[in-house]
Amino acid sequence: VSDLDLDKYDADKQVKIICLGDSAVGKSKLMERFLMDGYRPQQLSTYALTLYKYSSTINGQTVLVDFWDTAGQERFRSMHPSYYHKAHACIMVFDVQRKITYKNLPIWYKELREYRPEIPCLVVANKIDADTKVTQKNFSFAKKQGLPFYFVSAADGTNVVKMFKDAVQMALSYKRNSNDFMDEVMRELENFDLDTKEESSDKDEETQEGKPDSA
Ligand SMILES: Nc1nc2c(ncn2[C@@H]2O[C@H](COP(=O)(O)OP(=O)(O)OP(=O)(O)O)[C@@H](O)[C@H]2O)c(=O)[nH]1
Ligand SMILES: [Mg+2]
Repeated sequence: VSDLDLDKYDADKQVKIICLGDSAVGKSKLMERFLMDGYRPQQLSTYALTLYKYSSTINGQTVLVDFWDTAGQERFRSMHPSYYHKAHACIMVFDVQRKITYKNLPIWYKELREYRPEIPCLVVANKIDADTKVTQKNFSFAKKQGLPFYFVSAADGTNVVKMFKDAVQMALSYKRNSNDFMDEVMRELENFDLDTKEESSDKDEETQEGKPDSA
């Protein structure tokens, strides 16, 4: 087993981060900007999901991140539960040029909280390169919900690295402090309990069956 494989099984240092939001807000372009430091303006809408593996060294420790670049199109709705499953942080993106994508944030946020009530969520206003005055506008959703907020541009790279690095940090600290791991242990114990009960009831049956013979 290679070192990298070993790291993979160190539960503390692997996190899943999902990128959500309406179609064409720039989720894929942001991922490409961060991971490849590139930007191609043409649009190819994400089909279902694109998974990116990213690793980084923080304080001498390797951190492995699964980035889930999800599909914003309505027709992939049924996939949403799998996006949320076991995610450690969420990057929620809207497009400053299309107000409807901002208005839809509460819908995304509500759904996120149904599946993941506690994970950190970053609210991201993308495409600020298209309108320099937009950063003076008041997008109060994040503030109201008490969520961190970023103005970014996938096209020129403004704030993209900072936002993703913060997301990784938040995911890691969530994982360290959350009760997810204990929840899993408790579930295992509950199952174990059931198994032993079944076994003992089996034994009861055996002894009952045995009684007529011995009588
Ligand atoms: N001006 C500008 N355009 C952007 C920026 N980011 C993305 N775009 C444009 O927005 C369009 C959609 O970007 P995508 O990254 O494909 O959008 P998406 O959110 O992944 O969409 P789905 O995969 O359908 O959910 C592309 O044509 C990009 O050129 C940006 O920072 N500035
Ligand atoms: Mg996409």
